[in-house]
Amino acid sequence: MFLYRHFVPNLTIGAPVIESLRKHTKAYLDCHLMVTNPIDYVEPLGKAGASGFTFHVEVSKENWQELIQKIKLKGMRPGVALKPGTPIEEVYPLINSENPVEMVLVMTVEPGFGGQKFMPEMMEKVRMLRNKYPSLDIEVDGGLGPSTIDVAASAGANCIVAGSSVFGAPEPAAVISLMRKSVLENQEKC
Ligand SMILES: O=C(CO)[C@@H](O)[C@H](O)COP(=O)(O)O
Repeated sequence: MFLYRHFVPNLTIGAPVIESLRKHTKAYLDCHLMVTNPIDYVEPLGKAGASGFTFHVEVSKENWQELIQKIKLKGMRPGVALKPGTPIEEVYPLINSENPVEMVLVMTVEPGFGGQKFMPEMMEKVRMLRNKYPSLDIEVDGGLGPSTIDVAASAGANCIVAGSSVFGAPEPAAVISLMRKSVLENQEKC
């Protein structure tokens, strides 16, 4: 997870942290850039060893084709995120493109802070995406945990970002297992 302060008021993880993590893990490092100038971060994050690079559709209306191309050239998987107020139709051109994004992140809270309440009304966006693109990776972020995972997974989400519910749990691994099980069970039903 990678946040910056151009789009939201806080600053957390940057390329040096990704570089340090990469020395210790082969795990998928999924970077969500809440920034107004994502293109400036493609080079440093690619070099640092990021796996996924997700930018916001709201700030990339003009240069998304160039951005996707650069992300792929640096060996990362491109993804696009959208805020709760942004219509799902805005990401369709980026999926239908000859050089498409490989993941869509539907924000289920206003971006910026952990610990917010899950917005179930965002599931309509997830359902619309899943119906239109059966094999697309669809990520959800915000308020995900044992009480909301089934709603998200049954709508079609298969990549789950969870902060408070995992880090605040007495047994984080059990919460991760429960959420993974829900995603897998719902995928089997499709
Ligand atoms: O940072 C954000 C939103 O920008 C959070 O949504 C976290 O990415 C997840 O935190 P929880 O909602 O799971 O506490």
